[in-house]
Amino acid sequence: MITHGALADERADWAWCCSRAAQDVTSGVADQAIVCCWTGTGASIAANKVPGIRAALCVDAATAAGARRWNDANVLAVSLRLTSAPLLEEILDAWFSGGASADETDLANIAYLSEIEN
Ligand SMILES: O=C(CO)[C@H](O)[C@H](O)COP(=O)(O)O
Repeated sequence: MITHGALADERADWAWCCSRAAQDVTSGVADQAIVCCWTGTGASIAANKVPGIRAALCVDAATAAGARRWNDANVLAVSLRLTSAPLLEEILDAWFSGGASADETDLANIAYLSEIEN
């Protein structure tokens, strides 16, 4: 596990630490990243600024499962304000047990994101 921000010797503001975690994913040193801030908004925006990142702000397990399945999300964004410890456990279980859909339409959506990003 690679840590950033307050858990590492680097700038802890959300724009810096969340984009750095996302860069770990696109550089290949991490498979996925989990980012957070008080609302979760800045964390997801910062991660999504990194090309190749599909960050999903997940407030419950169903959203996390959908993010993995339909969005092939590679960054989980969490709101510290909204997420209790038991809820986080549910979200993480759904996130780590999920996987991307092989459905043609779902794949086309993901491919289109790459297309419009460049
Ligand atoms: O939710 C956030 C950004 O989307 C931040 O957590 C919020 O701006 C507060 O920042 P800080 O914790 O550095 O005072």
